[in-house]
Amino acid sequence: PKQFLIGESCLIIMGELAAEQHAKYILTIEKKKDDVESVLMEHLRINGAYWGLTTLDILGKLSAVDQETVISWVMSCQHESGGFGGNEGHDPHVLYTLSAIQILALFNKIEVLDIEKVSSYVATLQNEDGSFSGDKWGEIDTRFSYVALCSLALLKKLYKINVEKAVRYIVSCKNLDGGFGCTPGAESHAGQIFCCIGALAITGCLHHVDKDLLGWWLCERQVKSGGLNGRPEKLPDVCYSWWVLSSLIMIDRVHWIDKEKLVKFILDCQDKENGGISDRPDDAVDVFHTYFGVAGLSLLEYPGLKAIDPAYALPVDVINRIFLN
Ligand SMILES: COc1ccc(S(=O)(=O)N2Cc3cc(C#N)ccc3N(Cc3cncn3C)C[C@H]2Cc2ccccc2)cc1
Ligand SMILES: [Zn+2]
Repeated sequence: PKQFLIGESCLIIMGELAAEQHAKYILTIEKKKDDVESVLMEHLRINGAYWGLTTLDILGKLSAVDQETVISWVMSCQHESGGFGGNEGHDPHVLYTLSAIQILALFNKIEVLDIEKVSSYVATLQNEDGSFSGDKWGEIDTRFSYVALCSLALLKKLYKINVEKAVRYIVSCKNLDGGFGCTPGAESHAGQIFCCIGALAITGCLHHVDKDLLGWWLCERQVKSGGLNGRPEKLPDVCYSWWVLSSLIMIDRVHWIDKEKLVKFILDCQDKENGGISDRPDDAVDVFHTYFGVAGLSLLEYPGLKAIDPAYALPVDVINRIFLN
């Protein structure tokens, strides 16, 4: 085992991050298109591309992919409405539109977009009460508020929507436990809490959050193995290393959890021979948990990983390039 200093304490880790194997795993699944899981994930292939490419960038390996091929495939998923589908020829949805914008941001190629057309597609999804629908079928969920606000912020087109009403709707979904649900009165869940906190962070409205009350609910997600779960009494899962941890960071309460034990939990979920990270130790790996595991380690400042922005879920250097020049 390797030793390295985290903060003041020296930590003996049970085997370190198998970065090379994880990069190889991501690059090979890009090639496999016809095996069963790839077909299952057909409808959200553009999400899978965002998860894989962001993992490669955090590992410092984004140059291993041919960006022209990726960019032309992403653009082939654009619908004439301006929104993006999960794959070529699929119906547009705000979830896939954000993934497209995030992928182009990774390659510093947002300018290939017709920004007016894409931002107008997203803006038309805002409802009278400030909430957002995911697509033309109208389902409302605070997930879509986050995805819409994140998309418009990255395109610098927030002025196209009513931000005050968007914030008011999100605050209307706050529960007595300090958490947030998918609609007003829905129970608190870590995934929805990430979306609501991320949206409030992007709009500069985190003053609406009771940070001690929510921080308490979030730090209670850590179980004795060091992993984080999504709700009380649930099993820990690596993807909550993102939903819970990024929320704790955004409300400045990350010191309320044991970071070293969480690092160890994530490292225990690796397949160190073939690459990839699973939801919990000894389960099957997948690109989703590989991304959220590596992104979680990045939030935990694991050595050798690029820093990721907790609100935008993109590397900090990508965010600086968009907002600071
Ligand atoms: C393996 O059964 C499944 C079940 C559902 C899905 S899904 O609806 O497409 N989706 C994305 C997802 C992708 C992969 C991968 N590769 C694996 C899982 C997973 N889940 C399921 C999951 C993760 N942790 C525990 N659970 C049960 C989340 C879900 C919803 C989601 C979509 C986009 C962004 C965030 C969350 C895919 C596979
Ligand atoms: Zn999971």
